[in-house]
Amino acid sequence: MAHTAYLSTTSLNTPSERLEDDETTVEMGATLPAALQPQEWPATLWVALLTTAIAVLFQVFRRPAFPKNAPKWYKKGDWPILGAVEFYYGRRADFTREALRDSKTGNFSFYIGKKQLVGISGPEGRKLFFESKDLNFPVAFAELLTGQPQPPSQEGHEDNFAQIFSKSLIPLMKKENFVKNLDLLTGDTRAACDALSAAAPSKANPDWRVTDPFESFYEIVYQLTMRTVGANDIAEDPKLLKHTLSIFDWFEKSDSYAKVIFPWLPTVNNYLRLYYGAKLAFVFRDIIERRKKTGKKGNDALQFLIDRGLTLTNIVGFEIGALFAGQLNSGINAGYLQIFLTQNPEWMARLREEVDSVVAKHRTSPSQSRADVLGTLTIEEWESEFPLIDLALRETIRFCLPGATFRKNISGHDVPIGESGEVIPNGAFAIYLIEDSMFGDWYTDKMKWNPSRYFEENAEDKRVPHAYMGWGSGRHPCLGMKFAKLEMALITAYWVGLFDFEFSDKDGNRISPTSSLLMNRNLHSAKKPEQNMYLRYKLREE
Ligand code: HEM
Repeated sequence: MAHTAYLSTTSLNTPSERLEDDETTVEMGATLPAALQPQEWPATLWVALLTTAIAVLFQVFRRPAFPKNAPKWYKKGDWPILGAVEFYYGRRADFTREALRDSKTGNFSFYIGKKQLVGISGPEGRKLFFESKDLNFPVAFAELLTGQPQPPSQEGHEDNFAQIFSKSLIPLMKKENFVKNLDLLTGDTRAACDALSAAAPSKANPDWRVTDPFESFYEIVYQLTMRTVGANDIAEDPKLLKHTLSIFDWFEKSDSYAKVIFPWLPTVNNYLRLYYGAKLAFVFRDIIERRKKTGKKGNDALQFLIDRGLTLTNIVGFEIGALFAGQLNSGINAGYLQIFLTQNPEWMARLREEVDSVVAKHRTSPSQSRADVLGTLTIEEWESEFPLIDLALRETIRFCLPGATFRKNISGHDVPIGESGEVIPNGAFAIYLIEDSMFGDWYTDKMKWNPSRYFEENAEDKRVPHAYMGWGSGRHPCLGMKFAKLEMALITAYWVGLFDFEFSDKDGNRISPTSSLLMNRNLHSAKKPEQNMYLRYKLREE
């Protein structure tokens, strides 16, 4: 009632009426209990409230001090409360490089929010980072990627989902699965090449067609990945392929660095990730329900996960994890490999010769096309007969792994960094700048794309321990390497075998690259180039 009385008085116009109205309000205020009138609160209550607020703020924002024997805190670029924001926003490699240059020991400490991070480098840093049992990879990755502190491990050092993930992935990466899927994988790759050759001619020259390899090759990789770690229902349906790839791309773009700094912060991107995760879950839920209803089991990775008893949440988590691990790296490297080839006629010729001689060796009748012959190769042949494609990929990866990688010290004690006298504090993250390996001084003319550096007589990647970490090194080798190598051999052999191709603009004019082709090293992971790149291509004569 008092509320409606107040509303009705707000429409009064004259000053005297307004005065009456003010008095009404004051009178109403006087009837409120003192507890609801802050101006009536005693000073002691105010002091208690302020002290509590300060204590809460202190707890939320207080950064734990580094122990004395941690590497020196690199304070340049540090913001109160936030820490070294530039490590997350735009200058990851630059910041780390500058801090390493400033350090006497090759190690340094810094903060991200309350998190303590320690950058390590050099022979001792490398050894520790890649070989220590005390430094955990999946926990660090999840925490620095999603901002979510991980639950303490139940078994050994791994957290639960990490165990479910790798125990599900390892069997899918076994040779028998590739053998089972080989016809599908070669069929998909050949169909993609057929679609490329059927594309409309380019504007500038009808003899050539044009493709952006970071779209077309990225999509082939997605289809092959879906065949191997996902569902055939998706891999065989162009609409579902497009739909789920766009969900993954959005999911990947919605990373929330604010959440890494403040894990308790409800960020928009965090909700977006939940939304895209749910969208992907609907797709998989429908497929699973269809299989249940019809009683028709699939012959694919999804069926394997269902039969292992994974819940829908874990299946979706597995798919997202596998795509994060595989799609980005393989999809981006597939594009860059062909781009680098256009700038290196010697290696273009070597790869072409390799593919042509494999085709010649396995051709059983003159009527067989190159694509026909490639479709008859066995897994063993794919794995052993394209060593030059393998080296070209190895060198491409050297340029396409940007940024830094992480481990978390969850050992319960400080971990010494070699003989330096310094430690990675318990609970802190170890940060390793990838170029400390991949662009080490042991590489000759290191900014040049040159796969010959891996020939046995050069073996530049074996000159020091952990000299090359493109497939991981030490305790955490890439679990998807065999599959990634297979899909890259398939894509490159079909593409190089069937097409002539050159660097071009989008209309099909042959051009020289106007800016550097090299990936921005400040990126957090492999990404499509900021400016589109194009290849013009035409079918080779048989
Ligand atoms: C060209 C493609 C690929 C490249 C360059 C690549 C590279 C790497 C690297 C460098 C690491 C180690 C990271 C570190 O030590 O911090 C790694 C680990 C890993 N990769 Fe790959 N990867 C590729 C494809 C794949 C694929 C296709 C999958 C699976 C479908 C996969 C699954 C994994 C997993 C699960 C790990 C973590 C291993 C562990 O926890 O010990 N990768 N990869």
